[in-house]
Parts: sequence; C-alpha cells; structure tokens
Amino acid sequence: MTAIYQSAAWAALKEHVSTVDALHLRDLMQDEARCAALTAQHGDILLDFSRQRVTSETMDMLFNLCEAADLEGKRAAMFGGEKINTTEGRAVFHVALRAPRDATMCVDGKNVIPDVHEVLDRIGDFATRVRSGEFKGCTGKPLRNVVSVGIGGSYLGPEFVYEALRTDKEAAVQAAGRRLRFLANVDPVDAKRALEGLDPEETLVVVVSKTFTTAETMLNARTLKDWLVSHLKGKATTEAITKSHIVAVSTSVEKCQAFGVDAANIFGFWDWVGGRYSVCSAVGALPLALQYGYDAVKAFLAGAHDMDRHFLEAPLRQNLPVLLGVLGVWNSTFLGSACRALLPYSQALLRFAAHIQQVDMESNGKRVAIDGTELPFEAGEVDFGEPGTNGQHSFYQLIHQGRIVPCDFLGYCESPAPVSLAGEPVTNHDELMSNFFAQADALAYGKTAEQCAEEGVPEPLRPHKVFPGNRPSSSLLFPKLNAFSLGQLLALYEHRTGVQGFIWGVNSFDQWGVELGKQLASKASSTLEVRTELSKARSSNAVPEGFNPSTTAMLAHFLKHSAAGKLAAAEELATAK
Ligand SMILES: O=P(O)(O)OC[C@H]1O[C@](O)(CO)[C@@H](O)[C@@H]1O
Repeated sequence: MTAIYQSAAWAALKEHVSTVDALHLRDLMQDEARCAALTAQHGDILLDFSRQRVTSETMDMLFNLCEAADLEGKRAAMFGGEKINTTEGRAVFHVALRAPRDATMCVDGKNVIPDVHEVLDRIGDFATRVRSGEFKGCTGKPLRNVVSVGIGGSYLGPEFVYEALRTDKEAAVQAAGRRLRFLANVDPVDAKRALEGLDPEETLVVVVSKTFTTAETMLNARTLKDWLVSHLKGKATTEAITKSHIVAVSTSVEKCQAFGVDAANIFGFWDWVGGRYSVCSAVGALPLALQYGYDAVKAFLAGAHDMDRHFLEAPLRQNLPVLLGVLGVWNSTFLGSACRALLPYSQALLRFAAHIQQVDMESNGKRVAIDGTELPFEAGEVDFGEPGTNGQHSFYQLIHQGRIVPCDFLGYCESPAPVSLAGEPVTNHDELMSNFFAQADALAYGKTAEQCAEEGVPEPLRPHKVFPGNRPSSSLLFPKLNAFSLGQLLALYEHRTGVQGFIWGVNSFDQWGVELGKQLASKASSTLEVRTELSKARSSNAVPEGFNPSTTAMLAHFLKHSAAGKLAAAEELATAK
C-alpha cells in the first residue's frame, strides 16, 4: 500500500490549502446551505462543524483521503479482532468490552464475549455484596471507602467518569455514604491525600494495573497494604487483612496472587485491551460499580456500545467519530495547527481533557508509520482543555488573539444540577450555554478594525482589540449528561483517535515512547536507594556514579538537601525493625 502521504488524495489536500486560506469563516458562515450541510446527528447528539475551515470540496477531498487510507478496511479489521497492533502482536478490541451478552466477537477464533460478561457479572455481584455490607472488612465493618490505586489508563478514565457522575441525580443517590478516592502519583503527597480521613477498617483498596508491574502503582499498593496492616495488625492476620481489604484488576492473575490478593478478589481483563482504552473493562467497571452501583456501569457500557455501532455502521459523511477525525487531520496536518483544545461546557467533565490527553497523545504521538518508516509529517495533536466558562478566564486570550488552536466545544441541553434564581432572566445553565454558543462564533467571526472603529475604539488601541477570527471549532451538543451519554462521549473520542491514526498510518495502540524515561528513572532510583544504603545516606556527599555531569550535579544537590529527611526515615525504619 502506498504511504498515505504519497497518495493523490494527500497531494490534492496539500494543494487545496491555499484555496481555503483565501476564505474567511465570517463569509463562509453566511452560506446557509453550507452550514446546514456541515452538521451531522446521531440520535439526539448534534455535531455542528460549520465553523471548521472547510468547504464541501474540502470534505470531498477528506473522504477521498479516507478511501486512500483504507479507513473502512482498518475499522473492519479492528472490529473483526484482527491483530492490528502489529508491534505488540495484539488485537485492539475494547469494543468487545461493551458488547451485549449475545454478541459474538472473536480473537484468534475464540468468542471473547462470554469471558467479558463473566467478569462483568462478578463485578456486579461483588459490588452489590460490598455495598450491602455482606462483604465486610476484617473487623466486620462495612467497606464504605474505596481507594483505587492505578496510573495512566488505570486511573484517568475511571476518574473522568467518577467525577462526571458525581452530580448525576441517580448516581448521587447510589453513592450516598460512600467514598471513592484515586491514588495515582508515586508522590507520597498523593497517598496522604487519598487516605485523608479514611478509617482503615472501612476501606477497600483496589489495585488496578494491566501489567501489575508499573513502579508507581506497585509502590503505592505496597504503601497502602502497609497502611492497612500497620493499623489492623492487632485485629487480624496479614492474610485476613489482605483478603478483606485488597482486590485487584489486571491481565496478570499470577502477579496479583504473588502480591497476596485472593483469587476470588482478582478481576481480569485481556491483552487486547489497551491501557488507555480500558475504562470499560474491570479497570473502570469495578471502582465505579462500587461507588455508583452496577446499573450505572451497565448504562455507561450501553452508551459506549451505541456509539460503537454508529461508528461501525453510519455512512462516513454522517459518522461522528469519522467527521471529528478527518477534521483533526485537516487542521493539524494540512492547516498546521499542532494543538487542539477540549472545551466541555460542563463542570462535571473537569477530568475529561486529562483522559483524552492520554487516549489521543499516547496513541498518535508517533514519529514512524506502522511499518516503521519515518513519517515526513507530524502526527498527533497536543490536547489540552478546561471546562467552560473557567477556560475563558484563563487561556482563551491566546485562542482568540494568539496562535490558532482548533477547538472542540461540548455542551448539554439540560443541566444535571439545574439552578434558576427568582428574578434572574436566565437559569444558570442557560448562562453557561450562552457562552458555549458565543465563543464558537467569536472565534469564527472575530472583530475587524472597521468594527472597532464603529464602536469608537481609539485608533492606537484598535490593533489590540482586533480579533482575526477564522479560528476553527466543532460544537457537540448532547441532550443531557448521564451514564449512557457519557459512554457515548467516551467511545466517540476513542474512535476519533483511531480514525486519525488509521489515516496517518501509525500504530495508535502501542506506546514504546514511555519506556526510556522509566528505564532512566529506575537507574536513578537505584542511586537513591536508602534502606540498604543507610551508611551512604549519612555521608550525603556521596557522588552518584554513571550519570551525565548535569544529572550528577542535580542528584548530588538532591542528596545533599534530602539527606536529613532520608536519615530520619532510615533511622525510623531501623528502630521500627
Ligand atoms: O495499567 P498499567 O500496566 O499499570 O499501566 C499504566 C499506564 O502506564 C502506561 O503503560 C504508560 O507508561 C500506560 O499506557 C498505561 O495506561
């Protein structure tokens, strides 16, 4: 297959850029037929991409590019369980995690759906027993608190969904009297914050790790095990404490058992689930079912599945993930915007951008094509975002008058927590949404020097008050935020990332780029080992070996200034033994 960047479709788009550069959204938005054509709908979800710098010709060319990239073939291969993650020799089958029980979806000729639902059933049963108090702590107390220990894909997705459902009426009822905390960072501050105010007798620790080898997660898991044992040791054996207070989610049952987790308390998933695509597995399903009940999880999975069907079956021109994907490729590869802003006008989605940062940037932040050849263009976008209207008072100055940053605006017609004050002309949600509508238009239309003059802006100030406009954005309008629509939103953005990777010809499902930093970190960590090198800590002037001059100097500075803390820690340990 010809490399996509050598295709006629790619060359045509390159050529077409100058045509679009001669146009301004201010004029394009006057064309009602164009605006109507640049919308798409899935059920009650409306996507309006008329504020994208495209004409119908641009869209035709982008769909030619999809054909040249064999997008539909690659999509079918993914849904067919083929091992499209060639560098790891794995299928990419997160869609199977949310398929109905009667579906048949195979990897290596084996239908994986029975296994998927066997784990989901166990999660439903376990969550019900913990929430009812049938499954108790080792001292007989109900386990009201859950601390989910995991990082990256074993944390960001579950936390995004947890935060999003906190203000959902039904979910809030189900969460009454319960606490769910996340511990991701190896920074001891994160452990302190996660455990703040928690009674160990009422706390269940869920250790979440696809590999069960990630350094941060395993050290945090040992730290929390130590916390439980040190507080409960007078009341039960370590084995009994572990059996009642520690469960695990992983693809490696053996490693979980080696950590001491009882086999009945291990919830598996499979290597065909990428970490950053794992929120629909036990990674998300278990902590969320413990907090909100299993019905919320079922609704979330059903929403994701609904979007999977849409992605698989809808014609490309009416296919929301495909439209968002091709527009992302157009803005970044052809119009040269390296960044993209995710702007949910919903405070409940405060952790959405963080999750999509990993989904998108760990997937498409690649320098070589899937066959290993170097790419002559930059793949991947730099994603960032903040809920509206907060972002308006932070980085919107730049997106209006600084560099061009394509934006995705997300909004909901209904608020999960409506407020309307007597005497106020609009409800609080309407006030929020008026900004949702206004900001996209302000970016598109801008304000000219002539308009500034008409407003009486003094000459010298005009250049500062001109808004160039012509800044692209898409607007997504959902009816309301609940577990089902959250599943739809998640799958929409997962598939958007997949579409871009399929077009760019990269492997969106591996992440070799995270390894070097980890290797160097474990090398540095061995230098900073305290417990066995008690003596070394005393002589804080020990010069670390094996590093470049600047790292050596920094390590020496760190050792010098942290020796005191370490000495205290080491002596405390020595006396404790
Ligand atoms: O779930 P695990 O195996 O602990 O990995 C955590 C995260 O670390 C990464 O491998 C990156 O380092 C992510 O891809 C993954 O989501």
